[in-house]
Amino acid sequence: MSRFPVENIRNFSIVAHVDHGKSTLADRLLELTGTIDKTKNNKQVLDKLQVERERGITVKAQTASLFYNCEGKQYLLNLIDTPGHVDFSYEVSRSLSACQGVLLVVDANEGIQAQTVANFFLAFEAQLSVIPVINKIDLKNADPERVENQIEKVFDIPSDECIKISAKLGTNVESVLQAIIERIPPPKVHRKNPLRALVFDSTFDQYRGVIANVALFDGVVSKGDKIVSAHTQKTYEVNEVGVLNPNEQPTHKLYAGQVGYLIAGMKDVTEAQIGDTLCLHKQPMEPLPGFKSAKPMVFAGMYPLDQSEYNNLKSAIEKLTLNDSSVTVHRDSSLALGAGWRLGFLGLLHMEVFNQRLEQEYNASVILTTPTVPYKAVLSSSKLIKARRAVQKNMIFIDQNRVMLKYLFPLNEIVVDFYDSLKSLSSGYASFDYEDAGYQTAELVKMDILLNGNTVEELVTVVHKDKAHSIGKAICERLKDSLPRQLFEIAIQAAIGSKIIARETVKAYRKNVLAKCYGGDITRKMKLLKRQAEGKKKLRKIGNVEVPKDAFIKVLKTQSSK
Ligand SMILES: Nc1nc2c(ncn2[C@@H]2O[C@H](COP(=O)(O)OP(=O)(O)OP(=O)(O)O)[C@@H](O)[C@H]2O)c(=O)[nH]1
Repeated sequence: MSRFPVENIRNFSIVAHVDHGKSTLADRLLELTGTIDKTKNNKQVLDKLQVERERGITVKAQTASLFYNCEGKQYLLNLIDTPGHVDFSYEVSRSLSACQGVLLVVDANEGIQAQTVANFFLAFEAQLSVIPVINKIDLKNADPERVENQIEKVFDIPSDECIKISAKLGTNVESVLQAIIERIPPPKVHRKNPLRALVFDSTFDQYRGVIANVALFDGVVSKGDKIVSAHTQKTYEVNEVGVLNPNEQPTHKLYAGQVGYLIAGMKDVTEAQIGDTLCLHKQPMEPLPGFKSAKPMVFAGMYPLDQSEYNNLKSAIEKLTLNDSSVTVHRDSSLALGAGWRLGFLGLLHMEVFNQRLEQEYNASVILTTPTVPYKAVLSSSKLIKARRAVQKNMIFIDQNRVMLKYLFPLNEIVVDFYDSLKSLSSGYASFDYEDAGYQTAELVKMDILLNGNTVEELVTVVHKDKAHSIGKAICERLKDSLPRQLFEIAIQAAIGSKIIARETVKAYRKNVLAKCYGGDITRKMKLLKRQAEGKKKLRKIGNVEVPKDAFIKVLKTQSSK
C-alpha cells in the first residue's frame, strides 16, 4: 500500500435516488479497473446481502478499492456504493465522512428526484466535490439535455460538467474514471502524525470477531500494532489489516488517506462502535468527530416465537445492530408474548429489511408487533390533544413539468401507506422524502381493547380520534375470528376511556349435555340444562378469558401488514 502516495488516492461515493443505477455503475467501474472479470453475470456485485439481491435494492453501503493506471501513474480509488431509499439515508451520511467527492447519478429519463436533492445537500454540506453523472442515456425516452438543465437550475452546477453515460451498456464510463482523478481532490491527511482511524462501519464474523471498516486520517497501522479505542479505552493487538477488493485482501499496512478493514480480536459487539476512533496505544490522540446518532421514526416490539430462543435472538439482534447502527434497542416485555425488545427504525422498509435480515442471516423467527411512532402525551382528565393537518411550507418549480412541494405532516399519516398512495395517484411520477420536524400537538386518543372487561395490554394503541372507530372495529373483528369459543360468552370491546366504540361477541361453546339423554323425560332434561347454565354463570363470573398466543400473533401480524 506504500506505492500509493496521498496525491494518488481518491475516496468517493456513489449517491443517487433509488434505482437510478448506482450499483450498475459500480459494476462497470469494478470491471474497467480489472477488479472483477468482465462477464454477463456482473449484476450489482456490491449488493452482497441476500435481502439486497431478492429486493433488488441496496440497503448497506459497501466499500471497494480499485487500482487504476492513468498517464503512467497508479491510482488507488476507494469506492463506497450507498443505498438510495430514504430509509437508509443514514448509511449515506456516514459513508460520506470517508470521502472527498461523490458521483451524483441521475436517471436520464426520470430526472432529479427527492433523494437526488437530499443526497446532493448531504454532499454539499460535507464540502465534497460533486460530479453529476446522467445515466441510462440508452433509454428510448432519455432526455439528458433536460436533466442537465435541471441540474444547473437546482444545484447550480454548469451543465458542461455533467457526464452522460449508460452504465448498463458501459457507454462513456471511462470518462467517469477520468473525472474522479481530475475533479476529486486527494484526502487531506498526515502520514507523519500518530495514527487516527475512523470506524465508519463494522460487521461481525463468527470466527474472527468484529471486522471494522476504517478510514485513516493520520498515521499508519500495521499488523501487530497495539491500538486503543477512544470510545471504550480498551487495547487490542491488530491481527489483520487489508483492503476490500471487493472481497477482503490482507495487506501489511494501511496508510493515512486509505480506506480498508481492520481485525483486532474484538469479540464483543459492543466493542467496535461506529464513529469510534482507533489510535496507537502509546500515542493516544484526540478522537475524530463521530457521527450524529440516527433518529428512529417507527417503533415496534420484537419477541422470539418461542421464549427458549430468547438468548439466541438477543445475540442475533446485537450482531445485526452492529452492522446497522441506526436501529435502537430497548428491553421490553409483554404478558402474552413474553420477554422481548422495543426497536426503533428509520422507516417501514427499514423495519422489514431488518426483520428479513434476522431471518436470513441469523435464522431467527420473531413476532413483530404493530409499528407505531413516538408520541409525547400530556395527560389531562379529557386526554385530549389538539389536532393539526398537513401544512404547506414551500413550493419550488424545478422545470416546466416538475414541482417540489414541502409540507408539514403528522408522521403517523405518512409512515404506513402514504408513499404507496402518492405513487399510484401520480402514476409513479411523484417521489417523496421526509425529515423530522419535531413534535406537534394532535387530537390523539389511547384506545384499549377489552376482553370481558379486562384490558389487553399488548393491543393498546394510540390513534387519531377520527380513525378510532374504524381501527377499533377492525381489531375486534379480527380478534373474534382468532379466539376459540369457550364455555362462556366473550365480549370483545374497543374503548376510549370508559366509552365503548366497537364490540364483537364470541358465542359460548354450548356443550350438548342432552347427548346421552334418550327418551322424553322432560324434567331430567330441564335439570341438566339448568345445571349447565349455572356452570356457565360461574365461569363467566370468574371468567378470565384464555387467549391463545397465536390469536395475538394473528391480530398483530394483520395489523402490521395493514
Ligand atoms: N436501460 C438502462 N438501465 C439501467 C442503466 N443503469 C442501470 N439500469 C437499470 O436500472 C435498474 C436499477 O439499477 P441499480 O444499479 O440497481 O440502481 P441503484 O441506484 O443501485 O438502486 P438502489 O441500490 O436500490 O438504490 C436495474 O434494473 C438496472 O439494470 C442504464 O444505463 N440503462
